Amino acid sequence: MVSLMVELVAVDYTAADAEEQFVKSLRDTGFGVLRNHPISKDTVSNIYKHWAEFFNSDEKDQFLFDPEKYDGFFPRAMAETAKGHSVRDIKEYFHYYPWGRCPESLKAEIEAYYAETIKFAATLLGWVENQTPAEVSCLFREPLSNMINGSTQTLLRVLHYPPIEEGVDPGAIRAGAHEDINLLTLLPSANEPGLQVKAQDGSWLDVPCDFGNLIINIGDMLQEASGGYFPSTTHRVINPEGHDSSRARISLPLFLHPRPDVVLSDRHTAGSYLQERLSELRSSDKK
Ligand SMILES: O=C(O)CCC(=O)C(=O)O
Ligand SMILES: [Fe+2]
Repeated sequence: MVSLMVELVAVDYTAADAEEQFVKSLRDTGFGVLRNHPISKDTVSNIYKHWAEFFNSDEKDQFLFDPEKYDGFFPRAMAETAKGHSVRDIKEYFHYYPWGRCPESLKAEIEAYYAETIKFAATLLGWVENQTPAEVSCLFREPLSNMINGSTQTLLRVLHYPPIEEGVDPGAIRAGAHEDINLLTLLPSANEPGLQVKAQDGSWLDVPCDFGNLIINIGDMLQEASGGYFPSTTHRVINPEGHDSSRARISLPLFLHPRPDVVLSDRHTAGSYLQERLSELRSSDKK
């Protein structure tokens, strides 16, 4: 069967036409993959290593998430259930915000990564803005890169997918099919494969996962702000099989969130949109 989705190809960040190619990929697939970008591979691999140690220690239990502010450690038994799914994802994770809780020994490294990646994200938002046709960009109530200025909501999530154990619920998956709520997500390739994106014909496509790639995907807020021009695309993380099922997976999505007062559309500010989506997620969690 012919896939309707253009294949996902990594764009060289240093190429002369990188901006155009990258935004075209976002527009066509909801995803863009960059290579030769300025986010340091060594930093990412150190973060993976140090946080794998944290997830494999008991220290994590001292950082149980704050139920109001949602920073801190989310154990497996409390991990989210993707919208429309009935079984929890097989994962545990830590929500890092500069104002939130964080183990002292990991703080400097993650804080520096957070600041550096947000700065880079502003460049990418500028690219998106430059490549948006005037009839769509007139919908943006302020420049896209401005929307994240001074935001305290941007979330860095450190995800740990443990090895798949015998007897795991057959309906359970590392990350059930979902869309991200935010503006854009910046995700360095994980240490293991598994990320897939849904094509328009319903088939699942592997996202190129060479270590060092930076994967960027559109979230619902950019879809909302662009009147649907930029599609927020469904993605998931599948379970490894056979030998690989004994391998844990670590990933590090940065979810860019505008300031809550940013107007996304006639219907929504970023604040009202986030509250609506979080309350949906939290009420499905109480099932
Ligand atoms: O682990 C990954 O590669 C993706 C995670 C993801 O999609 C999410 O947490 O929203
Ligand atoms: Fe996601």
